[in-house]
Amino acid sequence: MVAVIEKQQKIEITKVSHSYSLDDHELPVLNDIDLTIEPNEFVVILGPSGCGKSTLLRMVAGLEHPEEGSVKANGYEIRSADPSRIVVFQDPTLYPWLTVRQNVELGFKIQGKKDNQAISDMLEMIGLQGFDNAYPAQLSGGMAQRVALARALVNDPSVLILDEPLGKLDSLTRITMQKELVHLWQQKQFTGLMVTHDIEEALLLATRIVVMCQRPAHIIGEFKVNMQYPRHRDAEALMKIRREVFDLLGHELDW
Ligand SMILES: Nc1ncnc2c1ncn2[C@@H]1O[C@H](COP(=O)(O)OP(=O)(O)OP(=O)(O)O)[C@@H](O)[C@H]1O
Repeated sequence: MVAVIEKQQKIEITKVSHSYSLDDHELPVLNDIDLTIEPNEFVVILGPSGCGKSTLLRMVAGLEHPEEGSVKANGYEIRSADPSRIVVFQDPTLYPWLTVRQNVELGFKIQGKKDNQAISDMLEMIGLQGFDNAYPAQLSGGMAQRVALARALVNDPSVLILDEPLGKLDSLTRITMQKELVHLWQQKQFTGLMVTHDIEEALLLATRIVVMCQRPAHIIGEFKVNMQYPRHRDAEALMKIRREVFDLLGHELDW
């Protein structure tokens, strides 16, 4: 049966366990993960380094398959990568010999179509108007990551998978881009699934925070963040969730 990809995708991760085979042993990474993500949520995953967060993201992107359990979009097993679910990584991975516009255009080429106006609109939305003909070496880190976001969003994905996308940016650029991400999410109405190591970032962006424990990881806590944007980091409701997340993670990391 051919899967029908709809704009709105409900992601269902059910009883997922996964190990990697190393030279002389198995490395159990994920242990019985259950997570359902509704369309238009912005779910942010927090957890200790190496616990399997990226592995889980790769499964939703169709780049990895669970040993046990299932990962489905609108009831269909995710078996391969698809332009409706796009990943933005920590490194923007731009082609250095292509201009900003040509790099963004590649997003379209994946789908075999091209829309010059859509590319111009996207570049403007993401604050890169006037840089169409610049090369990646001429961009700051923040600008390069904006190009990567534009390349992903020009496809109008249903799910945007963000693997520490702001991890390498300086703190001021990061604050600006956190606001921009929220703005893009509101404008383009994709479902956000993000991994970060930054609890503040999770609090400012997420509609729901999911906390994982040490490897082999399972989900040890979930927090709905029912607050309007832009959020103020000192808001009492946010501070309460921050304390609870810290308690949970602190317990995990033996602070
Ligand atoms: N292809 C692979 N083959 C073998 N082991 C792998 C592979 N990919 C990841 N691992 C291991 O699986 C574990 C989980 O990796 P993963 O990248 O999913 O964790 P993470 O929580 O995203 O880590 P971090 O927060 O440090 O980025 C790590 O110990 C890693 O070394």
